[in-house]
Amino acid sequence: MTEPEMEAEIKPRVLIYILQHDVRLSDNPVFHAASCCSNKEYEPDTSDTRHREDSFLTKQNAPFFTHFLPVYVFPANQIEVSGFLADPADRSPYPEARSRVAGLWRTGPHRAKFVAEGVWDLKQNLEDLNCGSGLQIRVGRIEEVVEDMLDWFEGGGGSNDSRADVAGIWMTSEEGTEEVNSRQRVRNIARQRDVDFKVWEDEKYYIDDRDMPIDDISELPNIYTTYRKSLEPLRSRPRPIIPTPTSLPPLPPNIPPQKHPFEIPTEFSGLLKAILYPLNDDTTFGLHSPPLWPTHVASAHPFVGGETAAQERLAHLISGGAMSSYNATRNEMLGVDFSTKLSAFLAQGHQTARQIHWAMVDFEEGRGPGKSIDGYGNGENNGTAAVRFELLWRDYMRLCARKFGSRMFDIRGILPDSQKATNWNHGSDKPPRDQERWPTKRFKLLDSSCGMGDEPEKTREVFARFRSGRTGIGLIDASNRELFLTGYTSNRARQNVASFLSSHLEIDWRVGAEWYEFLLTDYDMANNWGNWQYVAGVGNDPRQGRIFNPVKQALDYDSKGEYIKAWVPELREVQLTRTLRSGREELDQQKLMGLYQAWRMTDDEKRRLGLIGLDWVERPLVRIQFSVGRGKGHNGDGRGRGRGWRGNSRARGRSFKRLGNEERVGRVESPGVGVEAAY
Ligand SMILES: Cc1cc2nc3c(=O)[nH]c(=O)nc-3n(C[C@H](O)[C@H](O)[C@H](O)COP(=O)(O)OP(=O)(O)OC[C@H]3O[C@@H](n4cnc5c(N)ncnc54)[C@H](O)[C@@H]3O)c2cc1C
Repeated sequence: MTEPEMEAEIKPRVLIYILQHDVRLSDNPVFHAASCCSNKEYEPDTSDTRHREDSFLTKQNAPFFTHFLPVYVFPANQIEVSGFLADPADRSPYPEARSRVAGLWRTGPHRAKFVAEGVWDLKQNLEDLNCGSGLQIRVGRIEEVVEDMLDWFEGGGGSNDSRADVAGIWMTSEEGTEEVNSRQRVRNIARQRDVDFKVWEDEKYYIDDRDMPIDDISELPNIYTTYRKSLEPLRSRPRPIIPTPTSLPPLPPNIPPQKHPFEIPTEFSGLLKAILYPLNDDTTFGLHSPPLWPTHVASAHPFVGGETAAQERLAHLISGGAMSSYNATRNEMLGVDFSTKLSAFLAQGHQTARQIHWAMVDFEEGRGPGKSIDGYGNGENNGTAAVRFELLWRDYMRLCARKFGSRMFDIRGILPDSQKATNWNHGSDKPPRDQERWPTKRFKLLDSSCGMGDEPEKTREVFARFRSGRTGIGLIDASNRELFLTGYTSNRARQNVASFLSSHLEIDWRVGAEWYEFLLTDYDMANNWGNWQYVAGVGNDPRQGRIFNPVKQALDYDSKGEYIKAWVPELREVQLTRTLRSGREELDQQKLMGLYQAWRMTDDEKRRLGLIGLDWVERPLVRIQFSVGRGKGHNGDGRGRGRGWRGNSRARGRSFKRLGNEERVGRVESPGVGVEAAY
């Protein structure tokens, strides 16, 4: 028996694993390492080349431990934890978990529930291993939880029998500035206490950090396409997945309790109640007219959180054919299967991108489910290739967060003004000449004037109408109502909404990002802030200045108005077809335009539908001049052939170019597209 082993006969040696966005047992290097290091009979399996054995500590250099303590902490700065107070009369020692600019809750009800479900799912999966493992749930700040645990184990919580040595603390690396700071504080605590500390690579991404084509993050190209091209063919890139542990070292015999004044419920229903309690206090979230659930419409994201649900969803996508048809359906907006809906699982680390990749490989190579689906066994298809393309976007946004740090949250965007024109990566990705001197955009602020004659009070009013889904632009309102009610809205809709807030309304894009942070089930720091910057024209979009025209976009992607009618029920009775003398039915373009912007309806129609007097009908935030006719615009993406684009260039002295789905402002001084601001 070695010396530490003899000591452990007397005192347990505990390895603490702090979980954040890595809440899964499968394909998790940390659980895998804990399982291997403690298994005396363990021999690496080299026969299956899809399984990797190079990411965990060998027994030789792992700290010796007898007990393994996985801990999930609900971080008090990101999720409101006052619902966990043991005595509701007590006060939480933490400030409310609200956003910096707009003061919104940072985590709303959709994600709070999803996160709680995921944590509980992992707890059950660990307990089901029947080896004495489990998951401890805590609330507070991670570093405080760690420090309390170290104190408690050292002092045995007042009893000699409960004392234990902490053999090490393990965490997974994260990119968020808050997470980086918190990790640094834990590292310092570990150093002061002479406790082993290890940060594991976050392996939930498509391409492993160790296989990146750059040595230093400063070399990351500022343009996604450049990055992608350096990695093609994408299908050959992901590493094999890591085996799922079947056994883990047990939890320590005595575990430090949650620190006062909080208490952790022992049942899932209690956990859910605690996490939702403060959010349920005002379910209007400060809106005078919050969106209400329309009848006969279902959420596009009806999923519960957790690794179990994530694997079921993935299996469904493969066996039902949605993965293979993804490229054709990904721009749709209604229904559950038009896109994968895997983003929320990925964000919480319930699933890894390479698990998705390898499930697609099985299909492509004719293994496992999906036999009846076209393309089974025929290699990569358009759908699976497009999913890989998108998963790499996700990797890329995360790397941008690493490269740009806190600039992700800067109103001016990630690139300093001085670099906007020059910092682009070489070669064909250079921005076109006419954009080389792109000026800094100005945005209206909620709390002060931005110096362009704006009034903050008005801006706040406009922002409230935006959030309520009452702007008067059908596509934008449908999306914001859907988001409010379900926690999800499609990528197409998100692009339009972000462009609308930042370019049509010219409002500080960060409050939009905070609005999304509050509501999105799939919120992910890098993806959210990176995409908002990109669309707002302050990020790394090589074609800066793109502005989405939400009327044209509706025409292209909601041509029968089904999405708008689903989420804006006031417009359901708009009759879009008329019968010709020949008996043939034809889409009434005038009515369609009224659906896309209700102000364009005739007074008779408004009266018939009971819309007279509604702010978003009578006083839309903007009026977009757009008509359907026999125009001579380019046919950028094969859609919208023959539609004329008439920018109301006189409204603000602008001229427009058509660019497929988006319009770029011809001149840079005044962003906007054929828009009359009506506020
Ligand atoms: C303004 C704005 C905010 C966004 N905020 C988030 C966010 O907080 N969290 C988030 O995960 N995604 C975000 N996205 C990206 C994208 O909209 C979602 O990932 C996608 O809609 C999720 O649905 P899905 O899983 O069905 O995606 P699919 O279309 O099925 O795509 C497959 C996966 O690829 C990744 N992906 C797809 N599109 C993008 C993209 N544009 N950027 C990065 N990754 C992508 C996602 O992980 C997604 O799950 C945002 C996009 C915009 C325009």
